[in-house]
Amino acid sequence: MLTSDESIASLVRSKQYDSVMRSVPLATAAVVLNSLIVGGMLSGDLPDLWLLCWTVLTVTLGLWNLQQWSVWRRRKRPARVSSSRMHKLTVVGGVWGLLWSALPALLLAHDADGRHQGLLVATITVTLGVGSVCLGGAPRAAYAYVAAMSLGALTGYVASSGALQVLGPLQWLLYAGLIITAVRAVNLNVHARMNAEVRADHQNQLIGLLLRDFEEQGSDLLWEIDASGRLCHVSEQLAVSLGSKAELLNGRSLLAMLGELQTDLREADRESAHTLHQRLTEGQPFRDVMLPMKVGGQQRWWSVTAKPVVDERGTALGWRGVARDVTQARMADRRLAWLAHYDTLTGLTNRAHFRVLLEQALQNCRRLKTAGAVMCLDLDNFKGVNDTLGHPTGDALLIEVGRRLKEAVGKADVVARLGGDEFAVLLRTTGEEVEVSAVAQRILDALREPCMALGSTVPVRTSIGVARFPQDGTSVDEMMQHADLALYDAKANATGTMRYFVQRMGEQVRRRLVLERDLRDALELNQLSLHYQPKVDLATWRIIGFEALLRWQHPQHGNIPPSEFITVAEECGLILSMGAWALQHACAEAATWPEHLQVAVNISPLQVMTEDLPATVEGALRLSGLAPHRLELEITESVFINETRGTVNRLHALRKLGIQIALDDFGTGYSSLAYLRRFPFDTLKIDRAFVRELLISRDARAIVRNILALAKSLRMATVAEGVEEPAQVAVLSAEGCDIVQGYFVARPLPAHEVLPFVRQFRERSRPHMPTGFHLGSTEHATLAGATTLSSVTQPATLA
Ligand SMILES: Nc1nc2c(ncn2[C@@H]2O[C@@H]3COP(=O)(O)O[C@H]4[C@@H](O)[C@H](n5cnc6c(=O)[nH]c(N)nc65)O[C@@H]4COP(=O)(O)O[C@H]3[C@H]2O)c(=O)[nH]1
Repeated sequence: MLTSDESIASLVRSKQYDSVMRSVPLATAAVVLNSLIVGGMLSGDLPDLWLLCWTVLTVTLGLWNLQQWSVWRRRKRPARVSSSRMHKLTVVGGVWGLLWSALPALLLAHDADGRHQGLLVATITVTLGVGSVCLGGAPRAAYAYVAAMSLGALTGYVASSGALQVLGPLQWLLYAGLIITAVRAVNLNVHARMNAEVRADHQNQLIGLLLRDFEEQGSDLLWEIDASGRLCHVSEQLAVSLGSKAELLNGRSLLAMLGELQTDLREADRESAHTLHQRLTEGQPFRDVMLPMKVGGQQRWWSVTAKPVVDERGTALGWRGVARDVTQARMADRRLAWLAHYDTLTGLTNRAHFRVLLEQALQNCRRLKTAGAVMCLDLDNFKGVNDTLGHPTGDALLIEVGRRLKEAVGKADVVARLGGDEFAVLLRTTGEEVEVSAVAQRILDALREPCMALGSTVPVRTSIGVARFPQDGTSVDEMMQHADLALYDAKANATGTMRYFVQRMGEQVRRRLVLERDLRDALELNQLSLHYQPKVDLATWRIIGFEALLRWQHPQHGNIPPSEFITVAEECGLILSMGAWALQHACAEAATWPEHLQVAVNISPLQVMTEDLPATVEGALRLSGLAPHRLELEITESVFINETRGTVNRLHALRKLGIQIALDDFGTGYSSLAYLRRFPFDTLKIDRAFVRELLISRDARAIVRNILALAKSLRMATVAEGVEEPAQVAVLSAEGCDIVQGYFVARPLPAHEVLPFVRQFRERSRPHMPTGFHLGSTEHATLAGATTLSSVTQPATLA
């Protein structure tokens, strides 16, 4: 690569050398001819030998020059010419000058009669001019030539006589001076131009190398089209990037080629080719025009920048530009934009984008008087699924739910995942109750079937809260809040239902939110306690144990019933710590009771789903020292709704510890009989709803009878809950129930009243059981001689 001034000088010398060599054939021919003419004319006036030698020398030098010329022509021109070669040229110039200077030097002194003066002066003057012109490209050679010739001419003029002796040198000096000045001036010019050319060449090479290097190293590609839009100077890099070869691309129309690369693109993407066409037509420089194309079946994105190339008169010569493959950056941008709008797990609209869409829908509603609705829903059992089956299954469930939701709504509607297990639907085309309800029903139907998530069959339970616009709200926050309130309401009533927002919901939900907040502190602030309700054996009328029931004494709201706060605790996951607390306290309390008394503790389905339940129970027993057979765990049928192999295994593990397991609220749930077969419960608790109806409904009595028979055949003990009247005791006893529990015996007692109650109870005799009980035709119970305790206070006083 050319880098130094010396390199540039050598290129300049090369151009000088070339300019001299180009004139060699003509100049040699002229000189040889000249020397032959002069030789012929002077023959006889000069010694023959001298003349012969001069002519031979001149012709030989001419021939040698020709030979040098032919070598120069045949050889590939040397890019660089050394200064020694230029010296050689100077010497040759000097030798030519000396040869020609010999003529005047010798002849003018000997030409006494002046016969040849005219010819001689004309010849040497012309030869001076011609030689200088031929050597002019290499000024030093020209100077050497002029100097050598001047030596001979001046010597000759001085040795001559007459006017020539004075005027000859003057004339010669004038000519020589003129020639030197002209050669110098021309040469300075030429030299400057050559220098500029060489430097420009040098720079072009350098730029070329840099650009090639730039193309090879970086991601930028250089491209060029001519005035007719055809690609020229296509680099390998550019060709490879276009999936072709440079020789195939050179001369092809850029736009036609892009058209081919864009045929497989979407209409919107193809528009950019049109933009490029427009920019090229406008003739204005442009920057970063985005150009999609498909190369080798892969979507690529190029950012194209270019400016027109014009000549000095402003005529368009074409375009030159840079293209950069920005596919990666574009993909990353798209991904970022996607992430900003969609949920990565389900691919549904995310919360932020949902709010934007809702805002647009509300604006349309105001402008175009349209209507719509927002639905909020979440999965009741999602936390349990995550805790028991693991997060991957939870994720698979969310994906499946998202898919079903999309299927259930219309094309114009938006389904979003707001986070966790919260979903929302935006109906943009209707707010009509009939249509909204139909969509909600389709959603509930779609989610009714259990989902297959990573091999597990997971039942889905959801409720829907709906707020409609314009009537239920005008802002995004208001709409979302109202749909949420409706959802709370739906969940509080029954799972699998939908509720429309109505104004009263606000107050209820606010209370619920306050409860949730305060419940988090309740344990630490010692606001929770356990009350104990006795269970009595019907055969012996002895207390066999107590059921532990949670109580919450709220500082502002007073006594809050478990029916209200247990659901809240389950929803926010607090039930796990509260349940563990209840277990430890109940065990510790029961350990202070007489040995024959059991304690029953309610266990939430969420607790049963957690793997560490057996460890928690074992810990409570160990800490309290309570014998395992004195502990009974009451679980409800809902445990089996999300049943997994783990659930049943856990129950078996608990039984292995020696603990009793009771099935609570039997008869109120789903397919109760199936559950009984799945796990061998020790005790079956008949829900108080049946006991309440016992005296007034034949059906209830028939159900109770069947439950008791079933339990007997499965060798389970039976407990009837909510027994309030002696007549109920009589019937239950007659039907073969083992144990009763209810206000008839006692309301749940604070811990410190348990032992006094037990002592007092022992002293009491079995109550008088009414006889002759039968159901009247109106199904209202009549009980001959029965003491009906309709408003029982504790403890029940029996005659
Ligand atoms: N009308 C009427 N009611 C009677 C009668 N006898 C007892 N009861 C009430 O019936 C409920 C029996 O408890 P449950 O069915 O396990 O139902 C319980 C249980 O499901 C849940 N619960 C209470 N404590 C706990 C606990 O520590 N853990 C869990 N997970 N749940 C609990 O809260 C529910 C309600 O508890 P409580 O309000 O204490 O209500 C208790 C009790 O006070 C009666 O003769 N008539």
